[in-house]
Amino acid sequence: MADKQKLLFVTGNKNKLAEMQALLGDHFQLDSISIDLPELQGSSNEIAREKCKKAAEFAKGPVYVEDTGLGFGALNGLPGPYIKWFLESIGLEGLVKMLEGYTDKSAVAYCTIAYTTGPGSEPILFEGSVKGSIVNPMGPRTFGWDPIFKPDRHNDTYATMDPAVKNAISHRSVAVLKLRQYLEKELELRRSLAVME
Ligand SMILES: O=c1nc[nH]c2c1ncn2[C@H]1C[C@H](O)[C@@H](COP(=O)(O)OP(=O)(O)OP(=O)(O)O)O1
Ligand SMILES: [Mg+2]
Repeated sequence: MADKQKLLFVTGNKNKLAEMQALLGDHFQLDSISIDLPELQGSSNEIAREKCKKAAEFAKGPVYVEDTGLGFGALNGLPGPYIKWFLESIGLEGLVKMLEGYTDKSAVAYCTIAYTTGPGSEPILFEGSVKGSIVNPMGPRTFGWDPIFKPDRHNDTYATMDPAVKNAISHRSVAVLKLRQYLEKELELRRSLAVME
């Protein structure tokens, strides 16, 4: 069997890396560099794109990064890409409290993956999102805002569901599937060109 294609993921977050390994490990040899890259202010797409360019300069080759956000319907999508700073400063309880005065508890979890073939190449984006609602914290406080996000049509939060279930339905898994399909097509194309030479 052909060797698995190598793929480099740059992130400062070990929980993201563990999920990526579970989502991609069967198909790719996932390597990682742990750096917390500086992030611009802007939309998640802009943040992911810029983060990816910096990562490619650092790695001097093909690389991907991802940016994750959590937007509240009652707040027109905020905190969105700034969820990390909200979580660090006011915690899970603070995030729940932000919606106290609203009946609309809806939220969208989203993941934007940015992949580039190397420094100087424009990153390609792959997006995944999941609709749900914000609930009082339930389950282990292992990964970010997992305990307060309950995806629609599930009775669990991301934190109380089996990790395999989260990986089957999550915002990250949707984005990863798109990345995987893209890379597999790219690989097929390269193989067919190699045969023609
Ligand atoms: O599936 C998830 N379930 C719950 N929480 C999550 C998830 N995925 C990211 N998170 C948290 C981590 C961080 O507080 C924020 C995203 O910020 P974000 O900049 O994308 O992540 P990060 O700085 O931790 O790692 P990175 O070095 O890849 O940018 O939401
Ligand atoms: Mg970050």
